[in-house]
Amino acid sequence: MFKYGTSYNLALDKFLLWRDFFKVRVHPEFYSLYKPGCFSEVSMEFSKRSREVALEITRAISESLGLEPNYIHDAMNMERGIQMLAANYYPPCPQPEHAIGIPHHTDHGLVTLLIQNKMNGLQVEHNGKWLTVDGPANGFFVNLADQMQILTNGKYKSVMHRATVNNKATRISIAIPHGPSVDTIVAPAPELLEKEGQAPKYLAMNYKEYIQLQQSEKNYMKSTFDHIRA
Ligand SMILES: O=C(O)CCC(=O)C(=O)O
Ligand SMILES: [Fe+2]
Repeated sequence: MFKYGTSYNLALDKFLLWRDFFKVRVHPEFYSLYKPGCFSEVSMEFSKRSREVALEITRAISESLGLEPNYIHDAMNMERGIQMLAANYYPPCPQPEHAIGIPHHTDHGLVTLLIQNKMNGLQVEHNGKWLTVDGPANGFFVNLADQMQILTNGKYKSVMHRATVNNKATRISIAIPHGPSVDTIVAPAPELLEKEGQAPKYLAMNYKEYIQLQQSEKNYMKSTFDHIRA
């Protein structure tokens, strides 16, 4: 199962998009491409290892909340969780100020690992301003995503981000989003609510329905959270 294209959502022309991409699902079933020849092996190894990193991050988050290390893994059925490998290609753009690589959005899963070549371009929203994130050399950016915010009842925030383009050199990024299994019903963790004496801030929703809601044209770019606020 893979997707490729030259924009994020062709139905919308609110933004001038400047990106080629392809996405392939690598978990729970591993899909690949026939070409280039080494792609299958390399992407399998890369996906497996980045999955271990992502799982370790969910363990650290679980523990930071006073939960069992495998709490998020188990509650989100990550054994069958969705993992994608998405490659983004942003060629130099003659008028970068009039275009965008990927418009602002939050990722819908739990945690996204992101690497890039030497060109910066990722921006995150912080206190109402866009900040360009300096790429770590040989490191991952870690972006938390919507289901993490829901599960932790807002303790861990899903980061609003976008990709800008430049007129100097091609930027390449590889995003590896990890989410629950498609059939998981995600809600604020009851154990956490009890411990903290909190009321749930979000309604329970099936992950697949959440993705459909986020991707439906009507809600695109609006906060999907608005639909599930308790
Ligand atoms: O290219 C980037 O830095 C951002 C990519 C991204 O946000 C995504 O693929 O969801
Ligand atoms: Fe993203």
